[in-house]
Amino acid sequence: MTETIQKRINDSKAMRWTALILIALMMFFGYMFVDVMSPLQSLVEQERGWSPSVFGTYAASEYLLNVFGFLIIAGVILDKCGIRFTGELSASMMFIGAAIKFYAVSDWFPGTGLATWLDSWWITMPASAKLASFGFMIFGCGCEMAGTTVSKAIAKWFKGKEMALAMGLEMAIARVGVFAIFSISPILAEKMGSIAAPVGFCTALVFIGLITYTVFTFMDRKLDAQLGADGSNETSDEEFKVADLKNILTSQIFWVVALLCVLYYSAIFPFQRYGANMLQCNLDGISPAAASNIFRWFPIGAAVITPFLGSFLDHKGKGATMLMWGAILLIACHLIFAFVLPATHSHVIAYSTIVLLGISFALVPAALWPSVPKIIDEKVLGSAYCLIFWVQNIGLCFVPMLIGSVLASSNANNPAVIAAKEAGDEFIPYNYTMPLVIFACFGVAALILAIYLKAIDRKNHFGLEEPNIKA
Ligand SMILES: NCCCC[C@H](NC(=O)[C@@H](N)CCCCN)C(=O)O
Repeated sequence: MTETIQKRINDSKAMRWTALILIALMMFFGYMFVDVMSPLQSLVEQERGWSPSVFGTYAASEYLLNVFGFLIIAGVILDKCGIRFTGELSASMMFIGAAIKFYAVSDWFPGTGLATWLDSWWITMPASAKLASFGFMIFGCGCEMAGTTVSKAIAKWFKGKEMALAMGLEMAIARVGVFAIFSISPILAEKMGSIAAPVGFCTALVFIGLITYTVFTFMDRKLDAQLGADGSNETSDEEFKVADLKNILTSQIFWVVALLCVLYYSAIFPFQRYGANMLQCNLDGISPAAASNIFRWFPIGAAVITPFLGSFLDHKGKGATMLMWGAILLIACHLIFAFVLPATHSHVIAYSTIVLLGISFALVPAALWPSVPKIIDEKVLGSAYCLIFWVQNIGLCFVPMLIGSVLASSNANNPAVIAAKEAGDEFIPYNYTMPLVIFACFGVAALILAIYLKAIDRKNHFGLEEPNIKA
C-alpha cells in the first residue's frame, strides 16, 4: 500500500510568506498609526494647544491599560482562544481606538457637548487631548495584543522553517511603516491644512489591516483543518496557568532580560516621539518636514539591517554580545544628540547619529526576542513573552510622561522658549539636553544588564552566544 504524504498549506513557500505579509501588514499599519502625530508636535501645540507635558501624557496613554493588567489578560485570551480570534479582536480594538482619536483631533469635535464637558475638569489637558488619549489607550491594547498574537502566529506557521528570518522581517516591515509615516504625516498635514488629515488617513489604513488579518484567518483555518486542530489551542502545553506565571516571575534570568528590554526600549520608543522635534531644536529651527526627513532614516536603517542580523544570529550566534553593542551604540548616540549636535548644528552628524541609532535598534530586537526561547522553558514561552511586554509597557507608559515634564521643567526659565511663546511663534526652541541625558542613563543601565546577562550565560550555559541553526 502506498502512503501519500499530505502537504500542509505552510509547506508551500509562497503560502507561508503570503501569510507573513498579511499579518505583517496589520502591524505595518498599526506602527504607522502609533507615530502619526510624532512629527507634528509643534503643529499640535499650535493648533490644539497641547504642551510638551500634555503630549507626553497622550503618548503614555497608549500603554496605560496594558500596564494595569490588560496585557496579562491578553495572554490568557491568546492562549485560550487562539490566534484567529485574538488577532481579529486586536485589529478591531486598534480600529475603534484609532477612530476615536481621529474624531478627537478633527474639526467636528470642538464645540460639542462632550468637548465642553471634557474641558471643564483637569483644565491643563485640553478636551481633544483627553479624548485622543482615550482612543489611543484602546488602540494600544489592541496593538500590543496584536504584537504577541503575530509572534505566536509566526511561530505556528514557520515552525521548523525560517522562523527567525520571518520574525526579523515582520519587525522590519513594521519599521518601514514608521519610516513611511514620518515622511507622509507632515506632508499630509501641510497639504490638507490640519493634523486630522494624517490621523484620518492612518485610521483608514488600520481598517485595511483588519481586512488583511481576516484574509489570513481563512488561511489559518485551512492549516488547522490539515493539522486536525480546532484552532482554539495549538497544544495544551501552551495553556496559560497561574503557577507558570509564578515560575517565570521567580526566575532571575527572566528579570535580567525583562529589565534590559524595558530600559533599552524606554530609550527608543519614547525618544521616537520627540526625535523630530529634538532635531528641529538642535539644528537651528529647521522645518518639521526637514526634521522628519532626517529622523525617518532611524527606523529604515533598523528595517534594512534587522533581517540580516536575525539570519546572522541563526547561523553564527553571539546574541548577548549583540545586546551589549546595541546598548553601547544607544548611549553614544544620545550623548552625541545631547552635547555634540547643539554645539555644531551639523546635519552630517545628525544623519550619521540617526543611522548609528538605527543599527542599535536592529542589534537589540534581532537578538533579544529570539533569545527568550533559550532561557525560558517552551511550556511557558507565551506567558513569558506577555510578561516581558507587560514590564516593557510600564516603561513605555511612564517614560514619555517623565520626558515631557523634564523637557517642560528644564525649559521653564529658558529665555528663547519664553520669548517664542510670548511672540506666539509656531516653533518653540526647546533645549533637549536633560531628556537626552536621561535616555543615555537608560542605555548605561541596559549595558550593565547585558554584561551581566553574558556572564550568567557563560556560567549557566543558556546558549545565548550559540547559533540557532547548528551545522
Ligand atoms: N512580534 C514583535 C516582537 C516585538 C517587537 C518589538 N515591539 C515591542 O516590543 C512592543 N511591545 C512595543 C511596540 C511599541 C510601539 N507600539 C519591536 O521591536 O518593535
